[in-house]
Amino acid sequence: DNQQQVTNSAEEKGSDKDKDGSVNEISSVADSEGIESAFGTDSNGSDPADDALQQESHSEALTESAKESEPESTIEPEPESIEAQSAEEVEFDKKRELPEGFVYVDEVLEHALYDIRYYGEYNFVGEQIDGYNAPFAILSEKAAAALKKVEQAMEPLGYVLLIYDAYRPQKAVAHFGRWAKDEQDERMKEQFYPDVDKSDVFELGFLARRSGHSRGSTVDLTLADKETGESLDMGGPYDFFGDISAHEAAGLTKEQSELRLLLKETMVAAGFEPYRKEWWHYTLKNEPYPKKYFDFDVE
Ligand SMILES: C[C@@H](N)C(=O)N[C@H](C)C(=O)O
Ligand SMILES: [Zn+2]
Repeated sequence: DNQQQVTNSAEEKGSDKDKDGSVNEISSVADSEGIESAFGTDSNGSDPADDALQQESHSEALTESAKESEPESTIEPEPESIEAQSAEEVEFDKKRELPEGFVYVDEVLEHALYDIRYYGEYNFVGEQIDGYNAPFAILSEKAAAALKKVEQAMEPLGYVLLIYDAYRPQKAVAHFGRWAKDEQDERMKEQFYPDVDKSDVFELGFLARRSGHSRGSTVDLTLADKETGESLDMGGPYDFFGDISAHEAAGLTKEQSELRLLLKETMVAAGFEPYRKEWWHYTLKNEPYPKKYFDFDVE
């Protein structure tokens, strides 16, 4: 299984098959999307806050100018049927022996809730995403241990962590890439990207062609009320591709800003780095696999 990992080294270019014969997704994506020329060959290798941050610098101007002409966005409320579940409520057997250094998050965190959006259909694509065969959150042991500190810090406040995504197989990233190219498919536009053209989501930094999530130490999360399990109001829904998702977005209430800040400061204190454009996205600074992009399935 470990052989399914996709590395970012020279060997990546030499063969498009791993030792067990599984297709090396990143090579195929790189070939078709021109990743190498767009992002280099992971030149520094230590991009702690992932590749979206790299994209951010060159897409900054675009975002800023887009702001002025954008119509006011009407953000669709999330459907009430979306309910986070505790690990005990998830009726799924874990089949996989994870690659060394990875853990199921529910085996480390005690009280977290899970709403693994890419396993279900309520996400910006509108269908189950490749590689998500079960609604589990998987992380590197190091990232999970850091997240436990966040859980512990939130407990006295009456909050629990609600996890939307953690480790993301490279084949899922490739699925996002295919979706972005399919101009006809705008199933979820109203809910997730009403004000942007889906073909721009990579350039705008809302999606990364080589996502930190595939390195296993990036997590998308929010806070929920410990008693009710309801997610707290962060002033914008998860995976909304628009300006309101930036940490310091204009128009947030005092409470929303404070909650974003609480999550950010607690995550940073535990060793994570925030991503300016998405209040929910955090990467462990000292991540254990800064150059590896894995492709084993979530199951
Ligand atoms: C799609 C969103 N949840 C996300 O994780 N975006 C970042 C930029 C990524 O794709 O790594
Ligand atoms: Zn993310």
